[in-house]
Amino acid sequence: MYAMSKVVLTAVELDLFTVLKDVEASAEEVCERLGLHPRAARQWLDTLVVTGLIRRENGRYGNSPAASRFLVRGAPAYVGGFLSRSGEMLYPAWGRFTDTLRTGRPQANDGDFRELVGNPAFLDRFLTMMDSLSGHLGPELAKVYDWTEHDSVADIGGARGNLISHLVRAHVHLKGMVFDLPEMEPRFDAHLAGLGLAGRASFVPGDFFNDPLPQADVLIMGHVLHDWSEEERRMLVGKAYQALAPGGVLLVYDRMIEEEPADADNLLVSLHMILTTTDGSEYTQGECLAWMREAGFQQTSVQPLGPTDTLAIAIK
Ligand SMILES: C[S@@+](CC[C@H](N)C(=O)[O-])C[C@H]1O[C@@H](n2cnc3c(N)ncnc32)[C@H](O)[C@@H]1O
Repeated sequence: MYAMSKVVLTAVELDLFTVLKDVEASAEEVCERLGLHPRAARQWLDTLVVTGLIRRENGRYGNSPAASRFLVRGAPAYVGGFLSRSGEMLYPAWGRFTDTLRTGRPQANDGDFRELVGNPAFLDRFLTMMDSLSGHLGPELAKVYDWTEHDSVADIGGARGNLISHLVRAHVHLKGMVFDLPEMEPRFDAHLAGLGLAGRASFVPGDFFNDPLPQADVLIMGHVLHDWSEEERRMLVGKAYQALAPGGVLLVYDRMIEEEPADADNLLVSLHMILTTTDGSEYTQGECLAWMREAGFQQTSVQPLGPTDTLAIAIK
């Protein structure tokens, strides 16, 4: 299905769905707007019609409801940030998958966060990708976990605060914090202000390998442990245990792998991580619960978080 993937990823790269926002256009008009040669364009558009992402009536193309909701830039549920990065980085990396199988080495570098935060254009694209994910997981986490007993929550590696924004919006009593590398702070301030939530959560700058974690009733590590080696994951879970007071809670979510996988989705995501980081990968629920218990957590459990992620809960 690499051909179909490229057909869709190219549409996102060229921003076709934003061009078709609220208008219908002929193949010629699409070519003109996007600067395309006519040779492949009509058949590319017709292939997209077959996917259901766009429709064609009387030779004019328009967005499907799904494309309007998820693929038009600026739409609240926009997932194009994730897909653009996939087209730019993951698609070429998968082309060199054999090399990773032979050497164990990644084919793209998405795990060097020091480099990432030092490159503003790259960081903006990365954050748009992260927001595509936390935009769905944030409302889920606000709903499926009982926040009534807690006063404060710190999102460790919480990027520009998109996840925390959903929690503090849904649970107004919560004091929110984001702990991330210092370079993220201006992005956090701008993002929260843009959401009308300035002052509802604070930014704690730091490096989770060298600095203490902030004090809060609940610490979250979402899509963080999968960036690191098993030894580093153990260290981070242990550090969370040290930072929490008795009764404090660590929430970890990732695309955890089932012990007996029934479908390949999370295995493929894990291979993405292997292709794009030095030591990262997804892991099983059992491994995560074992790290939590080794760290000293008394009660541990897991539950689904949305259709793809697993939430592991550990109480000190
Ligand atoms: C894969 S992103 C996950 C972001 C966010 N939790 C989410 O799910 O949208 C990993 C985050 O960890 C942060 N990070 C990486 N290394 C870090 C470190 N040493 N100390 C603090 N934060 C770090 C990155 O800046 C980034 O925001």
